[in-house]
Amino acid sequence: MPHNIEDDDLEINDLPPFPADVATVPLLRISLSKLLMGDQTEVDRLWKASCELGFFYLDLTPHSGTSTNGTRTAVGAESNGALLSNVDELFKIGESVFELPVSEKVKYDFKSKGSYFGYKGYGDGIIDSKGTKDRNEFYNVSKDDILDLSDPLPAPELLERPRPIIKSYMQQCHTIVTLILHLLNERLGLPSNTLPSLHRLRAISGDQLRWVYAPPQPFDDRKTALGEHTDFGSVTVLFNRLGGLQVLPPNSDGWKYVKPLRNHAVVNLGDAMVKFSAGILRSNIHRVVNPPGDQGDLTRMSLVYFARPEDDVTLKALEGSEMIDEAKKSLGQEESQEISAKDWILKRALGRRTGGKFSESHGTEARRTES
Ligand SMILES: O=C(O)CCC(=O)C(=O)O
Ligand SMILES: [Fe+2]
Repeated sequence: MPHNIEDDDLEINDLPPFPADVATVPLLRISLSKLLMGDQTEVDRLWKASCELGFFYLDLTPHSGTSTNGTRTAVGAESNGALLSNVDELFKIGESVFELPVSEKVKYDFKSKGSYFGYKGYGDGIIDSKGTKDRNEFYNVSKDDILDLSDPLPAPELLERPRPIIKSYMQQCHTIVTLILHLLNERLGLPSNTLPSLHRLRAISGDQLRWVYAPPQPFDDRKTALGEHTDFGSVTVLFNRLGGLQVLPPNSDGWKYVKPLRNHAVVNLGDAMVKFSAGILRSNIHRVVNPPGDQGDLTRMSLVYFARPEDDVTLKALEGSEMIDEAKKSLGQEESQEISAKDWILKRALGRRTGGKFSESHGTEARRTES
């Protein structure tokens, strides 16, 4: 087989390799730099991935292109580099948070106050209707808190100093999300700026950074760490180093791993985008299992940014697009139900905590497994 130098660049260094013999999903690799340059072929690929699977890789390696006046440019090189270095730093910060004693971490579990921000302990989420406990911890940081748009939530001392880096990461992810929203807005034929105007950085929303932390499971007792779900919000930007994330593609014979790639984020669309587009855009089911192969004995951590519609936005098919009007005709009663983004996210997030109402935590996944 010819040796492909480019493929080597995609491997994550310093970790046991992701095994070659497990089934993976061939997500499209979409270049952020090309999207920023307005490359229409790349925008076509974004549209295809958003409608067919709702999952894609976002390639953050700088792309050298030729600008219209003939000079070589590396669009996005600097900003991609800044984002990737924030991600590295935030992985370290996340680790230090989970290393705190449980007695300290539980002080930041705000479930009883009706909030999903802060800490969720190991086994304090449920993964199915039987009440099976999850096998990971979360720490959720609110965008509004970090941008000083809301009162600060109590937080561990070691999350105080990094507030500027968390803020910078949130702004970078929000900028990426806004670009994606802008491009999808155009393809959906919506009036200019409709989608971005429902996701303004400084408006009150459920946007959050999440660290997911899962220590290795005993080798003879490996179960799902994070139960199958679709994301509740609009666009999720995810950074992974170890495998474990799995997607159930439409019409497939089973779960497929998403192989983490160096300098790439995994981006997926959530249920809000399905509702806004009357089902044209897709939010696909996914889950997390113990990392595969030789990676299985390591602690897995991921860093996620969830962009959600502003709290008071009603989740319903948007007006002003012929394409969406047409798609709306085939929606069932339940799917046309209207609910605010805030209520939807609370219902779904807290329904997955122990003692919550799991039956109320469902999103658009029932229909999405079939098609
Ligand atoms: O950890 C991962 O790779 C995915 C996490 C995830 O799907 C979530 O937190 O919604
Ligand atoms: Fe998810």
